[in-house]
Amino acid sequence: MAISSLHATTSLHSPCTTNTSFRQNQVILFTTRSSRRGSTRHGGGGARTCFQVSCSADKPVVIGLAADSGCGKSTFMRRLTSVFGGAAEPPKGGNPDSNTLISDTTTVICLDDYHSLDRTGRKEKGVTALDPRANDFDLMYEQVKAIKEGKAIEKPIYNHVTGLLDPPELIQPPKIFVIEGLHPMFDERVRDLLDFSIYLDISDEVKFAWKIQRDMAERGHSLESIKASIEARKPDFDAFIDPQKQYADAVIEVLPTQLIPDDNEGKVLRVKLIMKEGVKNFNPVYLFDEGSSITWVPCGRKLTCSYPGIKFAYGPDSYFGNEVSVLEMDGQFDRLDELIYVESHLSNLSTKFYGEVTQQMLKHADFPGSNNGTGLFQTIVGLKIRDLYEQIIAERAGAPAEAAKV
Ligand SMILES: Nc1ncnc2c1ncn2[C@@H]1O[C@H](COP(=O)(O)OP(=O)(O)OP(=O)(O)O)[C@@H](O)[C@H]1O
Ligand SMILES: O=C(CO)[C@H](O)[C@H](O)COP(=O)(O)O
Repeated sequence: MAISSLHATTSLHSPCTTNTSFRQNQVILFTTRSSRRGSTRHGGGGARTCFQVSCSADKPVVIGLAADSGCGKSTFMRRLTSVFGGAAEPPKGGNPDSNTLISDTTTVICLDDYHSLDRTGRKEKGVTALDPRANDFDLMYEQVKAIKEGKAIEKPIYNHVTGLLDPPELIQPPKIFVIEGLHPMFDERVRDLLDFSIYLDISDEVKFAWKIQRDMAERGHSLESIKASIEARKPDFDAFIDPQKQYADAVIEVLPTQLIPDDNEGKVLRVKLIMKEGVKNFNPVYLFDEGSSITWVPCGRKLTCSYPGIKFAYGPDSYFGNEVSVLEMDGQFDRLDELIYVESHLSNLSTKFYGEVTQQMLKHADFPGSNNGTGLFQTIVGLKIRDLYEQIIAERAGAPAEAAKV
């Protein structure tokens, strides 16, 4: 066995911080840092748990996905997991209200689990869940760091059904560890642990349309209560969530269409994929000719377009002082199988075979956004993350990227 794989972890539930949010019936695991081989000793009940540190080539690649609630994180995660093959499921035999999703390659945790104040606590203190004071960033940092080092963690669970903090769940280091939620890039220490970061930037008009669709149609909320909830969150969203986009390696910005004058339906979308230049292991996608500025209306013989049509744009730009490439799609596809025509004009897609983007989109045609730029760009970012992962693993193993293909 490789020497590195013999080492035991010393970190479970954060040894450096006290999570006061835990309820009394929880077993809090304290770790003695001296334990080095195979076992870790905990206070509060004398439990012993064995955790292994994997060799450096196996250590997780960590991805951050930030967005407000109801902005498509879960949908994006389902697309990402599918790129790696296999379905993602909650931890087997665990808390049925767990927010975690595990597949063969990926483990996605929801950062809501680091709320330090439960629903009642937030109400009493008059803070929203978006407020940093309602979240335990020390614990988030300790645990993301531990996972990145190949150590298992005991992560708390925020129960969205009860609004309480449930006993923690065991999370083993996966190949790809995704932290999704409100604040993956808020804390500088956590941000520095990310190998790649994404921000879903949904404009107010579109967010409102999506919220109405979900919370009115599926959850029976009234229009007034949806409006009130969006308004109540807005100041904290602007102060704590939105600024994170400046740090993202890729931003998917979703805006109302420009193809329909004064559109207020929010069904046809204009979506931008903003890709930072110079990010290690990430080569931005381009349309036709890298670095040039292009607009393209592909509607013609090869692509069926009903009103209002489809318009692509591509070119260099600046975003929060960073050099970026921007790929934009306004409009929606009538026939998803014809997407292959668009795919064949895009380069640097990191596909493994011709038509992989189209195949992925067809596979999940029932996911929200599959007929527009949201689904297309989420799929492309998923492929870029797979490529980034393969490059990192190959680099660590000192092998060509081919050898690390999943
Ligand atoms: N690309 C899209 N196009 C249209 N509607 C969408 C899109 N993505 C998400 N939605 C709408 O928003 C709702 C929330 O999506 P999703 O569950 O993926 O978001 P989320 O960020 O994970 O939400 P939450 O944080 O509240 O769990 C969906 O039910 C759907 O109505
Ligand atoms: O912004 C959110 C992220 O999902 C939630 O509103 C937050 O986690 C609080 O959850 P709940 O409303 O279930 O108490």
